Amino acid sequence: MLTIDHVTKTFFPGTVNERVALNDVSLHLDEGDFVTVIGSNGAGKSTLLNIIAGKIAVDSGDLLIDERSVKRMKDYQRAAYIGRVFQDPMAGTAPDLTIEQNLALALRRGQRRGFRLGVTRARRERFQQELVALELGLEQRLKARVGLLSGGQRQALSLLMASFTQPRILLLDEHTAALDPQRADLVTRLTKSVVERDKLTTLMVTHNMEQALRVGNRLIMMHEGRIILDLPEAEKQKMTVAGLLAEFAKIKGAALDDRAMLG
Ligand SMILES: Nc1ncnc2c1ncn2[C@@H]1O[C@H](COP(=O)(O)OP(=O)(O)OP(=O)(O)O)[C@@H](O)[C@H]1O
Repeated sequence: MLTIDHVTKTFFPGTVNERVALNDVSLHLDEGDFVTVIGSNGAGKSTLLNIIAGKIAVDSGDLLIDERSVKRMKDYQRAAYIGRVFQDPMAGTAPDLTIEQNLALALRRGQRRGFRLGVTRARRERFQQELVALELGLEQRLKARVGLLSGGQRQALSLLMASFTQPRILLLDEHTAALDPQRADLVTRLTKSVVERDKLTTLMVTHNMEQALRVGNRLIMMHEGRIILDLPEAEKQKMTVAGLLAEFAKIKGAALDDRAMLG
């Protein structure tokens, strides 16, 4: 479904600011996989999502969706494949537009022609139905400006918008990190139900290890531009936060040992 094949990305190569963000990363996701991604700061998690979304070009390696290379696909073409929710609740929605206008925009994602914000009755009914599922009462507020919503409400709406057009891949980039624990829980719950309902192939970056263990059917851990741990469902179910930390320390120690040996 999604194949990342030996992808490398270095920022500012050959300068003092050189940063190897992805170091020969390979990853294959099957249809419907829900993979949580954890790792230290600067491990390359966001860069991984950015190269899938086409926001950053790879230096080498290839990226295939449905066995088709998307490296040279135009932005708007790739947009039809990808839904994305960012950490910042302000990033996924247009604050000056109403809820229904935002949803109408989301529906047009991946299409080449200009935006039309007109909302037909049929569409409004669909929007209402989808909003009911969020259980936030937003279906009563279709004409409210999105800028008036709370962070949690905006993230829930962003999630709905990102999944609206049944993207082939849903990318969640610490999308609950800016929310208080109660709202974060709500958005996590909504995420699970949207992903399960629409059987979306999903990558979710999080710094919350407990959340990373609680959702999804696979977990990967990144460190210094590499995937250092890849837990399939059965192993993930048995894993604990303490166990993850121990794995991290062990693998990190091993990586340092290797380097010391090579040096
Ligand atoms: N646009 C950019 N320009 C230059 N360097 C970048 C850019 N984006 C990322 N990097 C560098 O690439 C490396 C990986 O960054 P990335 O943001 O992918 O890590 P991350 O795992 O998402 O980290 P965090 O958990 O802190 O968000 C870091 O060293 C970072 O400084």
